Amino acid sequence: MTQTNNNMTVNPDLAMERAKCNFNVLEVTHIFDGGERNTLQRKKIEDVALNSGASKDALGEEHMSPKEKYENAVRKSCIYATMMKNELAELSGLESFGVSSPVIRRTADAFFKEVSPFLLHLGMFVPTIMGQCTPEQQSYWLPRALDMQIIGTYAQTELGHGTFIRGLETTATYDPETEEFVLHSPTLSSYKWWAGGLGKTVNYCIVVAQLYTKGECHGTHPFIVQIRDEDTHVPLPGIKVGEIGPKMGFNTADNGFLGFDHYRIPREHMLMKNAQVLKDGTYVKVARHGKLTYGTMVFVRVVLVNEVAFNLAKASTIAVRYSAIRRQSKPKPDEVEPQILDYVTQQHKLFIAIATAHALQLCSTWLWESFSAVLAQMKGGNTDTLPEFHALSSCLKAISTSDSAHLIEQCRHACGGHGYMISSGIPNLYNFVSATRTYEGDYTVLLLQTARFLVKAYEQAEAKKPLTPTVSYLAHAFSGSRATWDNSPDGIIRSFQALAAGKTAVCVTNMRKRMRAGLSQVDAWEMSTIQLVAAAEAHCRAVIADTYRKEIVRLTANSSPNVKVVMDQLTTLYLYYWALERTGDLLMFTSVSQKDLVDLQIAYEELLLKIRPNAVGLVDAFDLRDELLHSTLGSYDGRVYERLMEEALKSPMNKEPVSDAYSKYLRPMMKGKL
Ligand SMILES: CCCCCCCCCCCCCC(=O)SCCNC(=O)CCNC(=O)[C@H](O)C(C)(C)COP(=O)(O)OP(=O)(O)OC[C@H]1O[C@@H](n2cnc3c(N)ncnc32)[C@H](O)[C@@H]1OP(=O)(O)O
Ligand SMILES: Cc1cc2nc3c(=O)[nH]c(=O)nc-3n(C[C@H](O)[C@H](O)[C@H](O)COP(=O)(O)OP(=O)(O)OC[C@H]3O[C@@H](n4cnc5c(N)ncnc54)[C@H](O)[C@@H]3O)c2cc1C
Repeated sequence: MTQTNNNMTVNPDLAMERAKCNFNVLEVTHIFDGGERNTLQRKKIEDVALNSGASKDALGEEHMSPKEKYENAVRKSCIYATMMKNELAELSGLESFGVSSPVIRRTADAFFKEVSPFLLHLGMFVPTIMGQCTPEQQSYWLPRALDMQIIGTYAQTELGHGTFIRGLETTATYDPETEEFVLHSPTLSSYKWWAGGLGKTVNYCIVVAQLYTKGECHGTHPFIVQIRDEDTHVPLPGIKVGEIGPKMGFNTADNGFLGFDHYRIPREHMLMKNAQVLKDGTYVKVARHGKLTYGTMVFVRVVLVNEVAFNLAKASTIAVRYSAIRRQSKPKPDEVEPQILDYVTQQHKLFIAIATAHALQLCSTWLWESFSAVLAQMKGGNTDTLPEFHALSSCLKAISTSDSAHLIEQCRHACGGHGYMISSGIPNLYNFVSATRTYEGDYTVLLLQTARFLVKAYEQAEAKKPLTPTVSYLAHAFSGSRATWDNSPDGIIRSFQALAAGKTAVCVTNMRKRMRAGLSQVDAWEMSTIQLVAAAEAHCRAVIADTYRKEIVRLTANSSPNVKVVMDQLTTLYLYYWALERTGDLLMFTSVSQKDLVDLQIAYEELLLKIRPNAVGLVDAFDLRDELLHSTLGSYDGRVYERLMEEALKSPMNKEPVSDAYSKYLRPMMKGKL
């Protein structure tokens, strides 16, 4: 194994697990990383960033006040940003450090148990400059942003609207006299709300506002806006800005609010790649597709699939290692208490988490490559592939974030009481990932975007028109008979396609019926949205399963035999798990019988037993250093109880033998003197 400290004492149960692992762990690490070269580069970056000890805190973050936590997060963000500029960028060979590198992002997690106040700077501010500026604008703003001379965020959401972008109320009205835009917040609900880093950290932001010129509204457009003085950091006149208060997670991200009182910015601060306002106020549309200003959101949706795969890998590493050292109950009176990992129900909770981390990691690489292809086509002026990509990135963002949040919570359940400790690392992971289901497009809202595409594709299939690749299966939706069930991986993928097609067909039929009965198209659509969301989910499962399977076959072509076997077991597990989760749907839309499902359940249980001896090896293959896990339960050496006690003793509550609360309240009450 590739752990840095080779002299550590390892818990004997974990040592035993590692001894019985029958595949080459490093080979699987290479598969997960996308090749040996990537693994080497990642480890180099991790060594430079993490061996210095700069990521460590003197006092545990969880014992700090909110203000101390924030200041500490800023301190470490500055250390990490400086490292990126000076050392890591060169190591990673990136033109623009940090922006497109999951490795740099991943390494940053060692510095923050929650998130960096700079997350939005690199995650959305810089990508918006790259994606929405003209070349001249980019050459001015990008170097300043990459060099951290200015720090920015992305302020789109308002108190009153997040999902419905067209409903945003902030206005940017062009004044040709001064060649300026006047930014204004006309109502309380128009205040910007949520942007990460806005509360105290940033001095610039991208503001999305309704553009008015020559008395006409042209819809939402992005602007770059200075909100604080570059020297004193004091908010500029006309700006009302602050932090929004404690949240379920993201508490080091100083999410903020922002209001404008007739605040003026130069005309050139409108990001003009897709649309322009000329000096005289004439509006010129440049882009061929109306939704290109949503580009940064699409970029982040793609990045998030990778982000949640990484976080799920962390949670499953913690829970599987802990389950290997934890012994509980005595089902066989003459034998020692078993490791909880030996319980089949525990394997059912955990192995799907490992398989899903793999599935999402491989899908994220595939999605990134598809995104690059779409961007390349759009550079040449062709936006034909954008609708399909929007449908694809929307459903993958929705399902990957939702599944990961659910499975991270399942990992917490698998760790019993100790999983509830902040020091286990799992609560912070859950709080972070559960937010990803909402931000950058809520789960339901994004699945309905995919459903919109599915319905259109269904109608095209009905009219025998050509279909785009991810929905080409709809061409077979009109055979009149239910899809034939077979439990091979390809057969299960076809079944999920049949579910998506079947549910879409039901929706289309019901919508038509409802419209004939007098409902409007909008109302008929609304009445079908439960099934439309389910259709988009089934479509997405088919895409994930198909991509995962194909990528594993490709990536293991030259692997050793045991690696091939264990990777095949994981992909099969993923398919069996989801087929068994959707038995009702399968009975409705395929020829599956009760006997087939009983057989599938048995095959699934047998698969769990086959994977069991390799479980610790599989999570070791994620190669997550202890600094990244932040976990008393999941460290490589398995010193779980020792770490739990060490952390408990660090609690400020244990500093005094008797709490002040005793003399103030407990004693008076117990002596009857309160
Ligand atoms: C270093 C890296 C680190 C990375 C870490 C990352 C962490 C970062 C942390 C982040 C922290 C969090 C940061 C944040 O949270 S930032 C805030 C994020 N906010 C959102 O994501 C808001 C979600 N809402 C929307 O996206 C839109 O309003 C939707 C889509 C819901 C509707 O929209 P709208 O009402 O305008 O449209 P319509 O429904 O009338 O549909 C009209 C047509 O448009 C098509 N359409 C719609 N959208 C797109 C699109 N994008 N590309 C191509 N096409 C698109 C659509 O298919 C339809 O086509 P057709 O059917 O008519 O043909
Ligand atoms: C941690 C965090 C960080 C964030 N950071 C940023 C940031 O940096 N910058 C920024 O601009 N924003 C940010 N956001 C805001 C985020 O993008 C929005 O909260 C998100 O897009 C959801 O929008 P909403 O809050 O308006 O939810 P709503 O749309 O009000 O959703 C509420 C409910 O209504 C349902 N609903 C809404 N519309 C429909 C519909 N058409 N059909 C069916 N159901 C519907 C949803 O499914 C949901 O169940 C952040 C949010 C969080 C939680």
